Amino acid sequence: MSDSTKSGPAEVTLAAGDKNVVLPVQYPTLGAPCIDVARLPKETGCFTYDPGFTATASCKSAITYIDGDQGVLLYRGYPIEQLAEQSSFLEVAYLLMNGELPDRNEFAKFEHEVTHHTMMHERLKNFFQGFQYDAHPMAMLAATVASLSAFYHDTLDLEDPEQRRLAAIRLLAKMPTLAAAAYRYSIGWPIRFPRNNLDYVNRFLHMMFEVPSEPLEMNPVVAKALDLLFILHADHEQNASTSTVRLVGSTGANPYASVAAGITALWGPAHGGANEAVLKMLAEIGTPDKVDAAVARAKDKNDSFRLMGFGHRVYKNFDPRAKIIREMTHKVLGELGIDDPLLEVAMKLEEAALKDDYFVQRKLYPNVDFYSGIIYKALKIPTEMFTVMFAIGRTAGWVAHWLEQQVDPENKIGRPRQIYTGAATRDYVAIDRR
Ligand SMILES: CC(=O)SCCNC(=O)CCNC(=O)[C@H](O)C(C)(C)COP(=O)(O)OP(=O)(O)OC[C@H]1O[C@@H](n2cnc3c(N)ncnc32)[C@H](O)[C@@H]1OP(=O)(O)O
Ligand SMILES: O=C([O-])CC(=O)C(=O)O
Repeated sequence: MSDSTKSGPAEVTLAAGDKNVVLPVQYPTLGAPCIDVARLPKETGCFTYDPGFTATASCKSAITYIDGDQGVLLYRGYPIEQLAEQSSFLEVAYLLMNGELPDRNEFAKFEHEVTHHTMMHERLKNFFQGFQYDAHPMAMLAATVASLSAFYHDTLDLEDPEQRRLAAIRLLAKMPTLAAAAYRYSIGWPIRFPRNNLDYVNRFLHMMFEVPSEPLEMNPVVAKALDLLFILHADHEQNASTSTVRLVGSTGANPYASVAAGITALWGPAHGGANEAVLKMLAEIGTPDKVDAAVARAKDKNDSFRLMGFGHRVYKNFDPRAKIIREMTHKVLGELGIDDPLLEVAMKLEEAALKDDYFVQRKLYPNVDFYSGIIYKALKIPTEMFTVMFAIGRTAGWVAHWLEQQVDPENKIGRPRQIYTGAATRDYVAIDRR
């Protein structure tokens, strides 16, 4: 991890158009310096062009730090490895939202409050009845989370810190309830309300899997594995879904609408939807002897096939979460007595890609989504629910970023510019003369 960037030039001079402009350089606590280009348009009439924001910091944040070259991930300064080993998801959620780890009293109060807000409104149940029977659970999750703003008018005054805090708690508390309801509706089971004598993860598992005729036996291996996966997915600075939450939040939209937008951004296969795509890809490859053909396809620029769960915008060495999940996969499958042939396919695929020049040169490594699906499968989570699982964990990060943004004095509506490539000015031609 580098902090050598704390000193350096305070400004740089840039030639833009026919002018020189002096731009300030900002130095973060950790990580690379940033040239602040905000005054560029006013002083020179020029903009920066950066499709995909590969070179752009969109905000300041004190929540999460990533060093992509060293494979470092810190939540509020704490290494992900330590949190994965010693913390719990709810404690991590508190940390992300509040900036510090809670003491016993603070944690008890937080857990009590989250537990108190797990119920979904009776009328929300009707929403599920309205969906097509084969609706994807991410569609149901996004729609029902957005609809929370229609039920909780007592948290829509964004000027009130207590209302903001309560909205964040509600989102964290209700996400598993809505997720489990989406699943149960999709398989035609009646919705289960949350049992508040259970902890966060066991409550979710109960809502997912309880069948009236067979009381559900809570399995500590399953609960521990899921808790750990939620921790690993909780935040990842300005990823596409969190940036979406912030973009929507920057307009003054309410937190339920902002987080619902984050859910839809997460759904894409280039982002959180990759976990579902990985499992489908591994199943399609089927056996280790077909791995080389899949790697060859992934390298072929005339073939749109990519190795799902491989590559990352920021990690260019390894994704520390993938490392933890890979170890965990062996442990969890062993503890549950599961022998999944897809694990062998995944390991062979990783091995083949990591010694292939194409992947080495492009610094493509397994990301968080590569092995997570194999564990979800072992926990009996259906493939279509994988990205929903990601969303439950990521809610902690989304609400933490939304809360941070609301008090950021530099928050402005997110409004990029474009390079216009259309027709130059021309005169309208009447339809009978075209
Ligand atoms: C939780 C998450 O969101 S983690 C990411 C989950 N997404 C996936 O696993 C999907 C597969 N991976 C990808 O599509 C990409 O690696 C992303 C979206 C994660 C990152 O994209 P970017 O940072 O824009 O990298 P980009 O797409 O430019 O890739 C760089 C080069 O590597 C290649 N590449 C990147 N990922 C892959 C892959 N998975 N398989 C094959 N080639 C790949 C690209 O074709 C490109 O090659 P080129 O330089 O010859 O044109
Ligand atoms: O950071 C990213 O671009 C994607 C990612 O790994 C995440 O959101 O967890």
